[in-house]
Amino acid sequence: MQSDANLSFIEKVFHLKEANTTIRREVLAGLTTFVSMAYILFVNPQVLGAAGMDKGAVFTATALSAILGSILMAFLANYPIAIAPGLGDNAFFTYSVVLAMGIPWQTAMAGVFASSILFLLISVLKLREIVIDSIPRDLKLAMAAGIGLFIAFVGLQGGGLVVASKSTLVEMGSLTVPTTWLTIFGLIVTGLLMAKKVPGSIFIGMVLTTILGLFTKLIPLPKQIISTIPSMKPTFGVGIAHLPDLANPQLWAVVLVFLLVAFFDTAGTLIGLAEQAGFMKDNKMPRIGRALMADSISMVGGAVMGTTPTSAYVESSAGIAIGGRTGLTSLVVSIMFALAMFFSPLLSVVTSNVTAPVLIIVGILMAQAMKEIDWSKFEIAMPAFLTIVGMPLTYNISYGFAFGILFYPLTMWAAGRRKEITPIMYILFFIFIILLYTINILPAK
Ligand SMILES: Nc1nc2[nH]cnc2c(=O)[nH]1
Repeated sequence: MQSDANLSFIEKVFHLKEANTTIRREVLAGLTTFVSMAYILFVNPQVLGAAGMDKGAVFTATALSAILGSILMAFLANYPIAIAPGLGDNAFFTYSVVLAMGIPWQTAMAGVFASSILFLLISVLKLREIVIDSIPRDLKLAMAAGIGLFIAFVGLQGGGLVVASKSTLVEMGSLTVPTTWLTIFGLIVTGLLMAKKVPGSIFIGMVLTTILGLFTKLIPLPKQIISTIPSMKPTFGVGIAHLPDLANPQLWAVVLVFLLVAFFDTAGTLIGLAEQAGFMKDNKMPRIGRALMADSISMVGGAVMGTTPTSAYVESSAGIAIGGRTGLTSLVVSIMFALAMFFSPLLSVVTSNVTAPVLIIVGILMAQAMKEIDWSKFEIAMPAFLTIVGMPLTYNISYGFAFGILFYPLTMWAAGRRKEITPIMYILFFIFIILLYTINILPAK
């Protein structure tokens, strides 16, 4: 009786029959997506820790924002798409905003909070279609691919494979450094698992690399495995408390870039996953507003708790590939994140050599967007190329955006395709000139 009632409740909420799926398949898909993305629990504290944030607090904020986002995605939009803090955003936060621009993490978090409110407004006010359609598809693809290269570059450095050089800026790291071999091991193992399409490859690769590190004593043993959930006190509400810092115009540029990354990453990923799952109708994604709302609400929650913007995760494609079609998949992901919150002591064993292969491989997944860019037209190829290489080579996602947005109207104009340039692209052209001034010229004065 009881289980029948549960069944009809699940059917009523998630419409499994209509989606031609079963509870068993959805649970399996949820577990697959979870193991594909569970690394973020350890990678996010590692990256944001480099910006000076408390790793334990970031761990909890990461889990809670993933739980919130994935539950909202399940119940608001009924999609098998999981949400968690994105690697693109956290890398931009730490390496570009905090370390390169010298902005304290507390102030940068105020920027994340402000952009999350703007994202929420765009989603609620139905401006989203106008915004999504305003940026040309080739540039959106280039943005995703550039973020992929940027993340991979961060991973190559963190893992010791690429180091600084006085004469050539970068060079290959020394193979005599023992910890670099952990990165190489992780990269080979994870790469082989990915190529064999093993579900949860990234997670398994991370576990095997950590075990090798523990055996070889390159990674110290953890004191315990399970513990109570770390407090969020060091990060909770800090972004809100620092909102007055936003008076600094340099931060407006940061807010805009967070907004662009968060919005276009999620919108692009949602559409890509919807195409994979066969959800698209007349080239549009049904309920995209609800899906964006799920992400923007969890982004607001994450910014309050102490983590960088959440994003619809590309790794959801693993669960979709094995048949996940409804929000039940996302609900399973959030339940798994809730259980994982008790494993925070493992934070100490997941070192930068363990996370480096993850960054490189997620970079590869994101760089796949490049294949759909129309390289045959120079007026497209130039802004797209500059967007892609601009991000890793300037070590800053916003410069990549700027190069693409500044060159696109110029080359399209010269190619006689000015009718295709949307008014918003002209507005962004001027905004990005101001942005370059505020993040590059102004600080140097
Ligand atoms: N779409 C997307 N998926 C991710 N998976 C891990 N990080 C990211 C990210 O930044 N964006």
